[in-house]
Amino acid sequence: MATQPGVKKYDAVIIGSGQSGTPLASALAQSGRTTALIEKAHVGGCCINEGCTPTKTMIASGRVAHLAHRAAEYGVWNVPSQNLEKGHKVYHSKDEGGWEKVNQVVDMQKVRQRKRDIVDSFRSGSEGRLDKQEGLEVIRGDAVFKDERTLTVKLAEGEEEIEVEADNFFVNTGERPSRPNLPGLDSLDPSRLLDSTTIMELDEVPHHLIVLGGSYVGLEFGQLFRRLGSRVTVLQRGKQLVPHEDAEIADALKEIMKAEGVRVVLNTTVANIKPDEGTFEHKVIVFYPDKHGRDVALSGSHLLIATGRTPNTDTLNLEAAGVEVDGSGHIKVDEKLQTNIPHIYALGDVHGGPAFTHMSYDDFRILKANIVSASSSSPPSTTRYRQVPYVMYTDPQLGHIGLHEHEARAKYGDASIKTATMPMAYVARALENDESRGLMKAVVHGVSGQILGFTCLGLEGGEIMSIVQTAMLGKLHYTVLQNAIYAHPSLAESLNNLWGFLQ
Ligand SMILES: Cc1cc2nc3c(=O)[nH]c(=O)nc-3n(C[C@H](O)[C@H](O)[C@H](O)COP(=O)(O)OP(=O)(O)OC[C@H]3O[C@@H](n4cnc5c(N)ncnc54)[C@H](O)[C@@H]3O)c2cc1C
Ligand SMILES: NC(=O)c1ccc[n+]([C@@H]2O[C@H](COP(=O)([O-])OP(=O)(O)OC[C@H]3O[C@@H](n4cnc5c(N)ncnc54)[C@H](O)[C@@H]3O)[C@@H](O)[C@H]2O)c1
Repeated sequence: MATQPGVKKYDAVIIGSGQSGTPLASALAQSGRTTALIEKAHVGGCCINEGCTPTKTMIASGRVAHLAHRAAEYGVWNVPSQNLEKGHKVYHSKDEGGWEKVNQVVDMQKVRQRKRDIVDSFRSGSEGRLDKQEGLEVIRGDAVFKDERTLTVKLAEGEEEIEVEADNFFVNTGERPSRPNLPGLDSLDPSRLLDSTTIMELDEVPHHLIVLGGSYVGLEFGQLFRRLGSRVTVLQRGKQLVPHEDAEIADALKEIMKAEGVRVVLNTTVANIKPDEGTFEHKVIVFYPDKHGRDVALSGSHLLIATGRTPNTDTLNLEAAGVEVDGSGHIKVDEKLQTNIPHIYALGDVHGGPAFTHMSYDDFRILKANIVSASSSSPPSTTRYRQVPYVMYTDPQLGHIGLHEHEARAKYGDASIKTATMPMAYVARALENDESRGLMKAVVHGVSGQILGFTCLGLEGGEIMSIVQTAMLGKLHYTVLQNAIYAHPSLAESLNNLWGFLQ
């Protein structure tokens, strides 16, 4: 039923249907509070619609393309490549023995449709659950604070505006791709200037994708489109890819990218961007000085901006509510996610810090514990000491938990820190799969034996990281993993051997 004009009053209002706001809305409604969830675009927010779900779906297509390319190495496929440009063209046929002969297949429209179907199914599942929730109204519209107790919502359908009042507000409005202030960016043909959302709607494989930014978005998409057949150049501002990682991990990742044909240029400061009036394929020229200070003009067909994300706070009129933001526009919160206005909370990416779905979901856990299931006998739930695992879904994955080596050294001093690194080429299961690129690295407190941090750039690196994360949750001494019995030949059994390299 369409929302009617007028003033509406609720116990709780959630702005933004992100990874914490959506389950929180249901939990608040289930607790008997009259609740509204206001969403201006799609239910489920970034993760389902433009983030994790669509990217990982498309990355699965890239992995199949990659393995199909490598099929002959496993003695499985016959890939006649004459007259076909590697990575681009397609045909299927049956040979006389009934076996299918396959040349590399990339049908971008099919890749995109598969992505759209999965997003649709996740989104409609989420919408269906919300619709069934008693006591919860989903309002489709764009919310702006009028004062600290009132929102104005411009409804998505029609020209109507309504006012919404509530005892508590929960801001879960997330972030959007940021756009660096680079001369010439606005002069590009909009269809050639991509961000993490628009790149997933392409209906053809870019001829030459130039990627600005060498972290999560840049590398997940850079590798994906290389595997789908694009020429790819990643221009990274800093001295290494993934700036927050230890240098040997970043270096290994760079070598993996290069081995797949992704060109990586570090220490790049883009000076200027221009449309290329040349051939059909080349529509973008990026100018930057090389390491000798000479001007380089790089021509590509598309430019992907992957230089970070900006919080969706600038259109909320937070000043009217008196809510404070930091210098980057993120809402300031305390460890219970309360803003400086006590009845207004902020959840997920919008308050800054590690921007991951699971961290946003953990914000839901905190607020549910403190507001919905609050008990005077248990201490409040907070963001303090919580673990921050993450996985970058390059292939191989980069999974990480805890402190990086430089962080551990800064916190505990050099004398207390031991590290162990082991190449994935020492892992039997990875060798059996012929996917032994990368390495794992642990950081340990030398006196207590506690595991402080762990990174795995390797086959199923995210899953291996999660095993170590669980050990860290239980505060296990590293020798417990060293002496554990893991099934052979699993990737997990590499955790018997890693600690032998501690020094
Ligand atoms: C390409 C990409 C891939 C990613 N992959 C991963 C991954 O693999 N793993 C991972 O953990 N994280 C990943 N992330 C990050 C993850 O998507 C985000 O951290 C997560 O979605 C944050 O959720 P959130 O709860 O902060 O809000 P969001 O999911 O960002 O939702 C915010 C919602 O608020 C709505 N909104 C904004 N302003 C208003 C307003 N004024 N009125 C009404 N509604 C409003 C928006 O429309 C949106 O629906 C990825 C991100 C991107 C961009
Ligand atoms: N697998 C995942 O969990 C996943 C995947 C995608 C995105 N995300 C989330 O989305 C966020 C945004 O990702 P992102 O990769 O866009 O941002 P990011 O902030 O993680 O990285 C931006 C990169 O761009 C570089 N950069 C910035 N300005 C530049 C410039 N002018 N020229 C060249 N390089 C420049 C930075 O040095 C950095 O390496 C991530 O931080 C992450 O929280 C997560």
